Amino acid sequence: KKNHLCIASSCGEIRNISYPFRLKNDPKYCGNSKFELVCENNRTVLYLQADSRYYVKSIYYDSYHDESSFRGYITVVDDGLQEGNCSSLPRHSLRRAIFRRVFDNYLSRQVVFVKCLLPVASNSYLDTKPCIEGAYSAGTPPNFSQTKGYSYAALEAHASDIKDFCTITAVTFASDYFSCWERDQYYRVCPSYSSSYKDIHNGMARGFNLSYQNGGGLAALCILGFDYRERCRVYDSDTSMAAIVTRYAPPLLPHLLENFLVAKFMLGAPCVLMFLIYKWKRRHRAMDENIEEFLVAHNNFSPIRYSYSDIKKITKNFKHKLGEGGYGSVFKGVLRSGNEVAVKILSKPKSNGQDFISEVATIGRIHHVNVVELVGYCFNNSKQALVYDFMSNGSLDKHIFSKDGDDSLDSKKMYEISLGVARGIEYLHRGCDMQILHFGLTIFF
Ligand SMILES: Nc1ncnc2c1ncn2[C@@H]1O[C@H](COP(=O)(O)OP(=O)(O)OP(=O)(O)O)[C@@H](O)[C@H]1O
Repeated sequence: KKNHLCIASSCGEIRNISYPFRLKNDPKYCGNSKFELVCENNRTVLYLQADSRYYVKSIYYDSYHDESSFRGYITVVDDGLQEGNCSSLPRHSLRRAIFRRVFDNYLSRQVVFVKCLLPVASNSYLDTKPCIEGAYSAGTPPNFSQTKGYSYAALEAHASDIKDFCTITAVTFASDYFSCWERDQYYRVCPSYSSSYKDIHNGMARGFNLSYQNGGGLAALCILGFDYRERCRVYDSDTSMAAIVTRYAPPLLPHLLENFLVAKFMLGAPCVLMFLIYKWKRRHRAMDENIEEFLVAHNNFSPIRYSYSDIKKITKNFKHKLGEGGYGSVFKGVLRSGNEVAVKILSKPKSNGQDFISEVATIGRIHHVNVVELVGYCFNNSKQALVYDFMSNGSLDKHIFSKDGDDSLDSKKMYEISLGVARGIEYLHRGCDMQILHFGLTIFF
């Protein structure tokens, strides 16, 4: 945890040994023990296996966010190889699998040495003569006199490329000098490249790259089906996904974030929507429940509650429209008892059901011969209706403003109507247990 106190170590030409790398003699808290290097005779050494010495040629720190998120690569060369001397041989044989826990070698080309009982004429088999006379096997210095057979080196050979009469004697790595860089051909030997064993030797002597990274989450997300703009493509079954992610990684973080946000939105939006619908329904159900409670508690007033289908039956599916007011249309209806009613369907139902019910409760208490009686009501969420006694002569204004001369009212009738209206208003103002002011009286007679 004190890594920030560590200054970069150096050994020979490698001057920038810092997190996650450490030198063996650095303070314990510096670097990560999995990335320990050793300074031997002024050369920085990486032991890939207990006895496999590799000289470090360079360390490249690609990115470092914190101790759990970093990546880069290190170039190493087998300690048996010397540049310019093609008879110098790698001392250690390596398989890709051994890097898996700490490193990946996706940036390097695999070189397979084979010893064959018969000569092979194949472009992918490069004769090791004159660099190697006889067969070569890692770990055993070539013994020219004793070894029989033909020695070849092959780049990126697969098991199926190995002839029956050949035996693999060593597997190592070379720099990726031989490969094509085109994206689709990545990991393949460039078709236009005609090499000799000397070229391969140069590649081996230059060293090979081992990538390292921490933050397995990236690879894990790839496996979950995320595609960082094709970064998750598997180019080689023998290559770890994490390595591919690293290879194409520079602008990765924003894309990762982008994918994360998109995924989050896609997964989250329906949930949020469902939650909102649930809340909305609950609110309305709760409101209805309150109203139901209110209605049960105040069952001492006469209006009858009708369902919306009752209303449709009463009005014969809104067959006969009587007129239209500011709050909706009024339809003629007939109750089961045979009584005629006027049903007002509220066009803009009061969003607050409580207001509607208060009005019903108020009007429902009014019983006066000169005030139209509220017979019933319908409250079904968005459907709200009021059921009144039917006034067969219609509203007074139709008669007053009628152009039909026969329809004019005589003075006796006008007097009766005026008296009735006055009694009705008087009742509303003073006659019942609450005072009602109505600002939009419709007068029937
Ligand atoms: N009880 C009723 N009996 C017979 N016809 C009615 C009855 N109630 C309403 N009507 C008819 O429906 C029309 C509209 O009535 P409503 O009460 O909605 O309108 P309004 O009084 O003109 O306006 P508002 O009450 O919206 O201010 C009336 O003009 C009348 O012709």
